[in-house]
Amino acid sequence: MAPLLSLRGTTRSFGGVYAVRDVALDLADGELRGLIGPNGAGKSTLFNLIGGQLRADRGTVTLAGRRIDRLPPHRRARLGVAVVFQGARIFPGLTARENVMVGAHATTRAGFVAGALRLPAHRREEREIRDRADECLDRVGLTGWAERAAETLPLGQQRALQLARALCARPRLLLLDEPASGLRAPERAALADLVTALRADGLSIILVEHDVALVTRLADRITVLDLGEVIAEGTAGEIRADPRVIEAYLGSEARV
Ligand SMILES: Nc1ncnc2c1ncn2[C@@H]1O[C@H](COP(=O)(O)OP(=O)(O)OP(=O)(O)O)[C@@H](O)[C@H]1O
Repeated sequence: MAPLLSLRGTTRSFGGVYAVRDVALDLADGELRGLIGPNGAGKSTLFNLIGGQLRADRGTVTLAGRRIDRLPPHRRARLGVAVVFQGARIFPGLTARENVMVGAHATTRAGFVAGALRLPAHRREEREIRDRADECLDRVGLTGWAERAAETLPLGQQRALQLARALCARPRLLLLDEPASGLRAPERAALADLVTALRADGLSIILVEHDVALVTRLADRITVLDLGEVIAEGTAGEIRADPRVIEAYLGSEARV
């Protein structure tokens, strides 16, 4: 079966230094891929190149057979790419439900003019978005938290809220940049269960995480980046035994 996401020759440099270099990657539909690598390996840059926040210097990004590498982020979002960035902020002053509704507005039709004029199409759409937001809150276990001010949610719930916001756009591909960072063990376990459940729903996921143990537990396959290049790809067992991976991690705190 053709991959859902395919990268070929994807390259991006900053000031003459490669952040991502000649990356080839195929993600199967429904796969959960771990993406690991030492600090500065290029993981966040690669997410930005897939999500469209950054343009590649060269190479292709193909989603479900369609080239998306020249499209702006919102067009990629409409085609099913959702990125939850590391340290993404929730909107303070809004409730949990409103935070999720903001995610859905990006992909709806009636848009700003209809909204400003409060046309019937807009009111109907607003109701639909509200219902969809509640579904997404339910999906991530935040039923009952909808009316709470988002900034008063505990950190674990705030991370779940970010996932709900991404889900509201009905993605096929979810890119998660260190969703577990700063979480305590029980919150981390809850997040891992949630990611597993989303994957079981059919979402394809790429997970960047410094907690390598978490990645090895969740991912089907793992891709290892170092200095912008893919140095290994395989199952957790294969990755652990790969001399290039061990070398890349030598001297860093992380252990594979
Ligand atoms: N906007 C930018 N301008 C200049 N250099 C950048 C920019 N973004 C990333 N880089 C550089 O590109 C390289 C890859 O960075 P990137 O943030 O993608 O790595 P990472 O694997 O996500 O790191 P970390 O694990 O620390 O988050 C680094 O050397 C970084 O300094």
